[in-house]
Amino acid sequence: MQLIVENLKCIRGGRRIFDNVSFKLEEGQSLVVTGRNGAGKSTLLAILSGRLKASGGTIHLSGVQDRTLPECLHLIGHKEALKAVMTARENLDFAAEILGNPALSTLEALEHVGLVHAADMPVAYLSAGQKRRVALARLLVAHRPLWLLDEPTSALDTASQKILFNMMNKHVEKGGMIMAATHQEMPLVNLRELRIERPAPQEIDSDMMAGGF
Ligand SMILES: Nc1ncnc2c1ncn2[C@@H]1O[C@H](COP(=O)(O)OP(=O)(O)OP(=O)(O)O)[C@@H](O)[C@H]1O
Repeated sequence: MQLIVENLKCIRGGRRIFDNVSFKLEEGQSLVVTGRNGAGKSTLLAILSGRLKASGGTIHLSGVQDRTLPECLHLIGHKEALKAVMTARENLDFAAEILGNPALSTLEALEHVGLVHAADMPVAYLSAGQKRRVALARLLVAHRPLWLLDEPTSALDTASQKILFNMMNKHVEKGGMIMAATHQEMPLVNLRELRIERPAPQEIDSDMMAGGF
């Protein structure tokens, strides 16, 4: 599998967020997406996941037969996308069912993130870091080659961060691909950086003028 992104552009709410974002990602590689607050890191991941539309540029995926990009990826965003009234186990069972391509069982995945003891607790009763760990366990219940992770370490303590970095490195070593938007250093193998810069102010101004502001 290979992902080639060229000259990707995004306009949101009439404002140009980024322009000319290009990169290539291959099996066994990880890319850390950096940039200032508001630069568009989450927006880029949302576009790749199919949740937002790009305003220009191309996204080309090869080596996946007839699968689409959204079918090849996991997105763990800022919001955990967990149902608060359901238990950790029920949330993961539900994810496993809709994602297909089964990997670890729900309990094995929870064991990986150190949460077996909380398997049958409603997610509403878990701490922020525990909720994040349940969300990250989703990565393990279904095989998907590309992991898109938005601030994956947020709310995690040092021990949980270590578990996450191990999971990420194992995925990459097995030929998986990772894009992680973060403000933090990440000890990952085969890591490259994609820095997103906001367009210069005069470019933003001319875009806004063109949009009728
Ligand atoms: N729903 C929305 N409608 C319009 N503009 C939005 C929306 N959500 C975000 N934006 C704008 O898109 C820009 C990029 O936001 P994004 O969340 O992608 O940045 P980021 O680089 O991930 O920031 P951070 O480091 O703070 O997480 C911001 O200027 C933000 O105001």
